[in-house]
Order: sequence, then C-alpha cells, then structure tokens
Amino acid sequence: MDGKKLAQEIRTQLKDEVAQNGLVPRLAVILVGDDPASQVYVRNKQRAAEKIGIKTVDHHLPATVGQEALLDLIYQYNEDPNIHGILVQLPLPDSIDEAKITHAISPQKDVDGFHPINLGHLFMNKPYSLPCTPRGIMELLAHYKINPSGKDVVIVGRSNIVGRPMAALMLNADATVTVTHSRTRNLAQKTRQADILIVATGQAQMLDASYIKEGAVVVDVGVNRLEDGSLVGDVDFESMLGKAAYLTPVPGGVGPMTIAMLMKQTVEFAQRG
Ligand SMILES: Nc1nc2c(c(=O)[nH]1)N[C@@H](CN(C=O)c1ccc(C(=O)N[C@@H](CCC(=O)O)C(=O)O)cc1)CN2
Repeated sequence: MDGKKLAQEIRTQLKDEVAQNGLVPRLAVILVGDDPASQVYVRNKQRAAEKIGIKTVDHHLPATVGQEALLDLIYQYNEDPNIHGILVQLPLPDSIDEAKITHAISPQKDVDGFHPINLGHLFMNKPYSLPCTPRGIMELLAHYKINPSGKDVVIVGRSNIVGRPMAALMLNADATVTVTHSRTRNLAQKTRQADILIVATGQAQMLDASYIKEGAVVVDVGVNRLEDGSLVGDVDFESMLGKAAYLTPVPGGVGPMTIAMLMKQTVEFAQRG
C-alpha cells in the first residue's frame, strides 16, 4: 500500500480546496529540543503546509525551556482567533509533563487529536479531531477498498497516539479488535488470527512472516533507523512480502499519511472557523 502516493494526492486536493474556498489556515507549530527525528518530521510538516497554502507560525524552543513558558505559549495561541490549530511535536523532553501540555491545548485547536476530550468524542464514535496516524491508516485502508467491518483486527502496541485510538477507530468501523502489548502472552498465536494486523511496537523488524496468516493485511507504523542509516519498520518487510495480501512499506507507508492527515485536519479546522 503506497502511502506516499496517496498522501500526495490528498495534499493536492487540499491545495485546491484551500485556493477555491479562499481559506488561509494558520497552524502554530511548536518543537522543543533537538531530537533529530522530530526535527525531520516538523520540517516535513512545515514544507507540506507551505505547499498547500497553510501558514505556519514556528517555534523551536530549547530543551531547557520551562514547562510554564511552554504552557503560556499554548494559552496565547488558544486565545488567538487567527490561529486554527496548535501542534506540539512529541516526544517532549523528560523535564516536561507531556500530558499537561497536550491537555492545555484547546480541544477546538487540537489538530493532533490528543486532548482527552477529543479522545472521548472518538470513543463515543462522534469524532471531532483524530490522532493523525490512526486516521491515516483508516484512509489508506479505505483507498485500497479494505473494509474492517466484521474483520479480526489485531493491534500490536497500546500507545496513546497510535494503539489506543486505532482500537477505537476500528471498533467504530465494526471490526473485532484485539490490542496486544509487551505483556501479551503467545503474541504470534494472536497475530496469526488477524485479517488486519497493525504493528506499532517501536522495535525494528520485530515481527516476521511467522506472525501472520496467508493473505493478511499488514500495516507497519514503525520508523526505525538502523546503524547503517537505513530506515526499517517494526515488521520484516521482505519476509512478509509473499505472504501478506497487502503490506505498507517503510519509508513511504504510514508516515506520509500522518502528515497528510495533519494537513487535512488543519484545513477542516479553518473551514469550521
Ligand atoms: N505532535 C505529534 N507528535 C508525533 C506524532 C504526531 O502525529 N503528532 N507522530 C509521531 C511522529 N510523526 C509525526 O509527527 C511522523 C513520523 C514519521 C513520518 C514520516 O513521514 N516518516 C517517513 C520517513 C521519514 C524519515 O526520513 O525519517 C516515512 O515513513 O516514509 C511522519 C510523521 C511521533 N510524534
């Protein structure tokens, strides 16, 4: 499943939509510290935004910034009628309470869908804003006409930004959902039941073909950089290639869809006014 191509199509549609409707979506982008991967993701988000016609207001703060100063910046943008969305790139330095920061963003400007109120709307099947990676995965599956209804979906990983919201989205789509994690026993026995397997463990190439059944749909959320500089996912792509019916590559699968969904949600927020 080619996430890079679909993400590009979505971004082109968004560009047309912004131009046709005379919108000027504005997104506050806050990056704290010098994590190299986060810097790449934020740069890619800023570039994507610029091409679509979304204006970003960028803040790159030192890792030593105080939590109160970061909260003050968020409160300022919560009150600013010219700003439609606020993005704080995760992870944050250990000195900052990530939950406090994500909870401080107004739910109406929460383009990442991480605020507990928005997660609550998602769990009630009345979403307002969604975490971008799970939303991107749903769009990718829909594009390839893979309907989760009635399917056995197994999610490996229970993070707040992928595993848990992914489970809610799949439940809302009438799938039968199993969430597995680091304490799960007999993991392979469970993943082999999956019609759709979503892997977000953060461990490079952790699952090979022995973890799936013939014809499974496999979505790889991981982005891991090996010592030789190459990028790999959480599944062993080569091993699964002949056995899975559909498989996302890394790079070029879920990652670009995450950014496309951030763009989509920012435009949606600007349309809501
Ligand atoms: N505020 C947020 N923080 C984080 C999120 C998020 O959705 N919101 N998700 C992840 C990181 N992430 C987005 O920010 C992200 C990860 C990967 C990619 C991506 O395009 N990956 C490329 C490879 C890029 C590379 O060369 O390194 C790919 O898979 O093709 C985009 C966004 C955690 N933080």
